[in-house]
Amino acid sequence: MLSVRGLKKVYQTDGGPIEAVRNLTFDLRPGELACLVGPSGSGKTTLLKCISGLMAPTEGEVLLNGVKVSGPPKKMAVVFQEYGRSLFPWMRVRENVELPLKNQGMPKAQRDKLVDEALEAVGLDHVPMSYPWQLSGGMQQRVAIARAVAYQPEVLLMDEPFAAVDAQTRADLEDLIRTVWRKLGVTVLFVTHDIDESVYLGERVIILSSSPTVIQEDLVIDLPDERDQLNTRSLPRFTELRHHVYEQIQLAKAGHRPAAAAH
Ligand SMILES: Nc1ncnc2c1ncn2[C@@H]1O[C@H](COP(=O)(O)OP(=O)(O)OP(=O)(O)O)[C@@H](O)[C@H]1O
Repeated sequence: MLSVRGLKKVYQTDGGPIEAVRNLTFDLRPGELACLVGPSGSGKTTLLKCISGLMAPTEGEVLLNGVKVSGPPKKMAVVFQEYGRSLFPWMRVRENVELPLKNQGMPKAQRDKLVDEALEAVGLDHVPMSYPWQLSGGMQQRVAIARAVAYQPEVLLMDEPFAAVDAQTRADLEDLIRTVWRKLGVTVLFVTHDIDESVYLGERVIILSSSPTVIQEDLVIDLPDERDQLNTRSLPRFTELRHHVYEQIQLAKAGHRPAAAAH
């Protein structure tokens, strides 16, 4: 479905070139939910920008269903951390969710149906006529998720989407993502700096090294598919996995690189 091949990104700056990402190769299966973690500055945002076609890689390529990404692909949606800046304050909740569908030229009856379903899926069907600024932070992020869901993407990229919400809301939103993911069968790449969140959410966690970035480890999360904030997080296996990811990130921070990528 999504294939990242030999991706390298060098930024040209006044102070000289900065090699942010050295060599990243991985594939996401259709319908997979993968989390991406790594130390601060390890190139997570750079990678997402290349995948979403907002920025061209220096070397390598991103393929979506075998087709090279060279601009924002139609079948992809992105949810960013800063929900406050991603919603239009002068548009009502419903209009915000509807906008990308309108831009596609979709007929009104079909738009209405998708918007209703998306708002219901995120538990916001009671506030369609509110403005974003009348809602709490967590609710605003739900609007951004509803907008992505209504768009019916094949791939959903999320860049630390819950970093700015409180812990309780965050837990609710994590469960919402798993529910929506299972219901829609969408392929999700979820960037987070929260180790517990990556293990709780993912079927797989891709751990990045520090910059210039390579893959430190690609880890299968062998927890039961039915996840629950209390029970899953209390499993001994959950603790083992979070320990493992934590250790790998500490190693990455200390400059350790996987043997195959040491050059
Ligand atoms: N526009 C740019 N120009 C020059 N260097 C950049 C630019 N954007 C990012 N970098 C550098 O590339 C590297 C990776 O940055 P990036 O923002 O992708 O990392 P990140 O993993 O998303 O970081 P964080 O977790 O702190 O958000 C860093 O060394 C950063 O300084």
